[in-house]
Amino acid sequence: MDISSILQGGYQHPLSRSWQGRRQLTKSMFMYPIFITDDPDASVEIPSLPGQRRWGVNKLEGFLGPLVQKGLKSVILFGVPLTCEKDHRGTPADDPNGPVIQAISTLRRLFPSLYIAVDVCLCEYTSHGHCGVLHEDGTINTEPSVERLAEVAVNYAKAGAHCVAPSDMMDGRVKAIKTALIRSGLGNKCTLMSYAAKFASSLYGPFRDAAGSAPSFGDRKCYQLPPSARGLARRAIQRDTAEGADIIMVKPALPYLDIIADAAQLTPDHPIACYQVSGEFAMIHAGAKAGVYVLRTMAFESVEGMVRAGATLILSYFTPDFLDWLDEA
Ligand SMILES: NCc1[nH]cc(CCC(=O)O)c1CC(=O)O
Ligand SMILES: [Zn+2]
Ligand SMILES: [Zn+2]
Repeated sequence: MDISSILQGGYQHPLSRSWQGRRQLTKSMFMYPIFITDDPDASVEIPSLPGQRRWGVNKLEGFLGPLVQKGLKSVILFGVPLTCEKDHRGTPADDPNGPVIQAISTLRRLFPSLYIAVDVCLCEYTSHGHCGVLHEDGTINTEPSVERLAEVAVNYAKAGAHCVAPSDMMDGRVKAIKTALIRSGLGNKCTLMSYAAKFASSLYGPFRDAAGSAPSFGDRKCYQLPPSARGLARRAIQRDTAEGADIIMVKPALPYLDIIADAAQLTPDHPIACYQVSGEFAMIHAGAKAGVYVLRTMAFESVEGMVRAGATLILSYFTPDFLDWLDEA
């Protein structure tokens, strides 16, 4: 089966069907990022992300049950391995006993209606903390990187992920992942959401704290986009669509509303996601604390801007708040 033949991966689930065309703010537009660690009983505060924690698999029921009751429709999982042995190829990423694979099957069992997306990247699992496999000189080795990422994505899909979301920014990984999903018979069962336009941003700091994924040397500027590079972002959006992405994402969100609008114009027939990243969330909290604005009002203004620019799906740490706020609104 050819990449251009596959449409069903993008609407295999009632929720992914709802993302195929809708504009006003609803609960189903929010996807909640969650950090899963390998101590099954963990519930540990993340100081730089107000209200967010690292969770162990045994705590997921108590943590998410009340949110699902309030209308939580989807989550995106990030693994935070603290005790395992990291290596050059990120072996723990798809360890069947590791936190992510365990969380996928636990959540599928506990919450049959919850849509489970999983971040696909190697930085949380490599000894060097970069998002791909490296050459001896520390530069990215693209071929083995995309091979490994595709293998990890297929293992998440096999474990029951409704959606895999590569955030690594290696060239060619969307095509490699889509092809591998098709070969495994999962092409029409799993959505591929590409972090297509992901910029090298200062706004990832709290996340790197939370996930322990800061690179041990250098930075990510050779694979994440330069903040001023609108042209590269447009090319990446078009490339990833051609390579088989079902959903296009822009990240961060607020400083890149023009890119969201570009995505909506370039690929009007795809759902457009944006990620209100850890630094955006922390910044809105800090501003509210300093008396610059009221938290809730600013949070609404930020996501309304994203929807106005063309986003149909928002990844946000404010998701639990919006489940309350949208009831009150
Ligand atoms: N591939 C790693 C990854 N996946 C999601 C985020 C950021 C999310 C956030 O800041 O909330 C990052 C950070 C990075 O690229 O260093
Ligand atoms: Zn990464
Ligand atoms: Zn990632």
